[in-house]
Amino acid sequence: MEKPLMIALDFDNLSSVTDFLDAFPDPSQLTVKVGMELFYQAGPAIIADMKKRGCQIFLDLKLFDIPNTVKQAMVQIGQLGVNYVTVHSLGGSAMLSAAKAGLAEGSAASNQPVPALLAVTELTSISDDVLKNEQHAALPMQEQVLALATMANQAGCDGVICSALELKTLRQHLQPDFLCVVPGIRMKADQSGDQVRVASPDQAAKDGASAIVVGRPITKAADPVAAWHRYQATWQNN
Ligand SMILES: O=C(O)c1cc(=O)[nH]c(=O)n1[C@@H]1O[C@H](COP(=O)(O)O)[C@@H](O)[C@H]1O
Repeated sequence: MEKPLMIALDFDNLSSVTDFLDAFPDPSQLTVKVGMELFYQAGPAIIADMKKRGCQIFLDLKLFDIPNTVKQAMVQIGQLGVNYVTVHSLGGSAMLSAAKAGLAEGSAASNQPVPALLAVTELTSISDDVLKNEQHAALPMQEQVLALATMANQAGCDGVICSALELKTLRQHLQPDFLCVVPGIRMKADQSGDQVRVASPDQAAKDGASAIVVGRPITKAADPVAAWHRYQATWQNN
């Protein structure tokens, strides 16, 4: 089975999403990420539409609140029938366990499969300097991401979001089936934009990513389908 290449559908209107997906001959091959920009605009109806197209769905809302609030939000999300969801690991182990319990409850209530719960470690836009001087983290990046991933693992998460630069460290310490989902993916010719901890699809593949997330290099390309094939080729063949 192919490893997921998750396309970040960071569009500000529905017709752009429709145009984008309609260009693909078989959208049921796609894994799509619905993030805050699209979900806050289109709501749960966008999930139903993606399901109708047969896409695998990553609902990336990065929940971060007190445990009870996160649990109740996850009860709702669990009923949508998506495949992956996110929380912030910095909310701590009680919040992560509550998220897991809420997802299980919501999925069971509506007879949906339980989505994989992914904990965001340090965002790929965070540099070593910001980690130290603005977040005032006590640990350097590799150890910080490993500590957060270890906590997420122990709290029952199915995986983490990390950058490709931490993959080797995580793979040394965590089980092979613990998901490491990697955004901040760029091929040489592409702009990094606001991403700081960046790597190519083949580096992510070689270092053990379970899935990669790619947005603007595909969605803003002159030919998005050709860009998707280009990313797929380097991701799947390494
Ligand atoms: O949770 C995420 O998906 C995420 C975590 C992270 O650390 N960095 C990150 O870029 N993302 C998401 O991944 C996507 C990356 O988009 P591009 O930079 O356009 O490829 C965006 O939708 C981000 O919200």
